Amino acid sequence: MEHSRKKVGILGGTFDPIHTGHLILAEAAYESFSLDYVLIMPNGNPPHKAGQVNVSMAMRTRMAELAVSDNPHLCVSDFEKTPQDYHYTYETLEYLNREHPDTDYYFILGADSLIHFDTWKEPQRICDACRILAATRDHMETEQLRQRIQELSRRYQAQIYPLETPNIDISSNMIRERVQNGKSIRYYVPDSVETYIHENGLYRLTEE
Ligand SMILES: Nc1ncnc2c1ncn2[C@@H]1O[C@H](COP(=O)(O)OP(=O)(O)OP(=O)(O)O)[C@@H](O)[C@H]1O
Ligand SMILES: O=C(O)c1ccc[n+]([C@@H]2O[C@H](COP(=O)([O-])O)[C@@H](O)[C@H]2O)c1
Repeated sequence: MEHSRKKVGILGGTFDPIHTGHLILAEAAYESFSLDYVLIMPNGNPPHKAGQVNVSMAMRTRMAELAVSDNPHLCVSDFEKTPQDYHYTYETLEYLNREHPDTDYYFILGADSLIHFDTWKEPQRICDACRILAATRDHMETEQLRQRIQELSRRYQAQIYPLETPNIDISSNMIRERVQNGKSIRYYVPDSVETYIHENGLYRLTEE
């Protein structure tokens, strides 16, 4: 009997905190590419955000768990949980490919991440290890995203696909600023995450 390969999405991020933009992105990838499920993977020590993370890995992970608790297609992976050393995407993907040779990985990212993709560690190895799904963000023109995808696809012989999503103008930074300024974050994040942020006094100051 022939076994079909598994298709697993990975949405990596800092999730400081997770917000509705992340959730719509993950759900769109699941639906549009018929994925088996999507792993939401918080980074314990994100390479491009050294010293800029506001909340502990445990709390960022907890918020992600609360956010996806009612969605069977999304689950949180603590694979990149350790705070020592940076977690590079190529290492994570190569490890997962070795451990799960029956699975194809789809790394999901926003257009802002795709713009800086050349500065990531070992971009060629990332492209060799997964397919990339790129969603528009910050009102980037569809044409601009298409050109960037084409450029990177040629350079790395990469499989990069545009991911159709509405432009959700929400960022974690926006949430942090709104909390600091005493503004509502209702609907920007799931209710459970909003409650967690307020109960734990997160983001009122720049440090935890
Ligand atoms: N509103 C959004 N629309 C599309 N992609 C998004 C959106 N928010 C985040 N992403 C993508 O999700 C991934 C993880 O994002 P991250 O956790 O850094 O959140 P962020 O909102 O960009 O954070 P910050 O505002 O702190 O920079 C990145 O690939 C990013 O491009
Ligand atoms: O591996 C790298 O060099 C690299 C550089 C920047 C970002 N990433 C990954 O891209 C994802 C989104 O990152 P960020 O900084 O927007 O939260 C997250 O999974 C990071 O680990 C990875």
